[in-house]
Amino acid sequence: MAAEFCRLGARVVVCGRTRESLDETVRRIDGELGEGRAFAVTVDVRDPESVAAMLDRAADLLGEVDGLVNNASGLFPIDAEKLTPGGFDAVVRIVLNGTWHCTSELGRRWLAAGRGGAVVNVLTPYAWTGAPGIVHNASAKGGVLAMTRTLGAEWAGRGVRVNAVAPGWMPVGGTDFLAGDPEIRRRLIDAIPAGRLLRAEETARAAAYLLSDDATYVAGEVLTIDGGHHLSKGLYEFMDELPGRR
Ligand SMILES: CCCCC/C=C/C(=O)SCCNC(=O)CCNC(=O)[C@H](O)C(C)(C)COP(=O)(O)OP(=O)(O)OC[C@H]1O[C@@H](n2cnc3c(N)ncnc32)[C@H](O)[C@@H]1OP(=O)(O)O
Ligand SMILES: NC(=O)C1=CN([C@@H]2O[C@H](COP(=O)(O)OP(=O)(O)OC[C@H]3O[C@@H](n4cnc5c(N)ncnc54)[C@H](OP(=O)(O)O)[C@@H]3O)[C@@H](O)[C@H]2O)C=CC1
Repeated sequence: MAAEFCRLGARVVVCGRTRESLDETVRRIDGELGEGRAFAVTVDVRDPESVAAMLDRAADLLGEVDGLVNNASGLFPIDAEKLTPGGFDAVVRIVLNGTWHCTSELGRRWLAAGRGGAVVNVLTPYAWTGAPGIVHNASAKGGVLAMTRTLGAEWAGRGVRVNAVAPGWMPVGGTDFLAGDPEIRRRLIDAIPAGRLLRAEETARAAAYLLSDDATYVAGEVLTIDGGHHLSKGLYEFMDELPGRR
């Protein structure tokens, strides 16, 4: 996502807890586009003080921060009845609380300065359909969906826009374990009307639109990018097998 934003001309601070992976991302962007476009800053989004320090550092590096993408997430598949309170908390604290800490801290700064800004939250379509097997993540994403709509309306009149993207399956990061298995990959793709997995750059392009001045009148909206997956194929899945079809 950061690389695609830089290709589109942005300067970006990439954040996470692991210094090495952030430095690796910046090195790749430097290698492709030259130095000075991307910077690495560590943060733990579960900790409001860490978030405030990250935003201070980002402002030092970029001059002004115009946008925020809440991308951090955590997930492990588990039957709901086996999930411990600690396991539920572990995911909700990253996804829901982390999104709140970053958004509220930066939103307050923008409002206090009387300037606008744009937030894009990274959801999934199961934020509104639910997702058996990952109740912790689905609950947290559902909370972020409500936060998106609430703040989208609450701050729209003061120039702070809050929107979301809802990507389908991408063969990257946390879901590599699914799409990496050829049989599971085939079954995933079979269920997607568009007939392929999503490319990470396509998510980045959608997020870039919502961050951009082309979207100044878009507030509290969710842009779904899942090749029709959450709509399902419906009858079309069996079309060729239906009796009496011409
Ligand atoms: C249609 C499109 C769908 C695509 C959806 C994609 C969504 C994504 O979000 S992808 C991003 C996924 N990324 C990751 O998952 C990153 C790697 N994962 C993690 O870092 C862990 O899963 C984490 C979130 C649990 C990390 O939290 P951490 O606080 O470091 O975890 P602890 O080891 O301290 O454990 C806390 C708590 O959670 C229980 N637990 C951890 N892992 C599991 C597991 N695999 N199964 C069951 N329980 C687990 C652990 O036992 C602790 O609970 P208590 O013992 O009760 O305290
Ligand atoms: N992959 C997919 O198919 C889909 C993904 N999504 C969403 O896209 C986003 C990215 O997913 P994906 O790239 O697959 O996942 P990854 O696991 O690769 O990325 C998650 C990122 O979150 C960071 N992170 C986790 N916990 C924290 C924390 N406490 N503080 C700061 N950063 C943290 C991780 O870095 P570190 O561990 O170093 O802190 C990592 O860089 C997520 O919001 C996910 O829900 C949505 C739909 C589909």
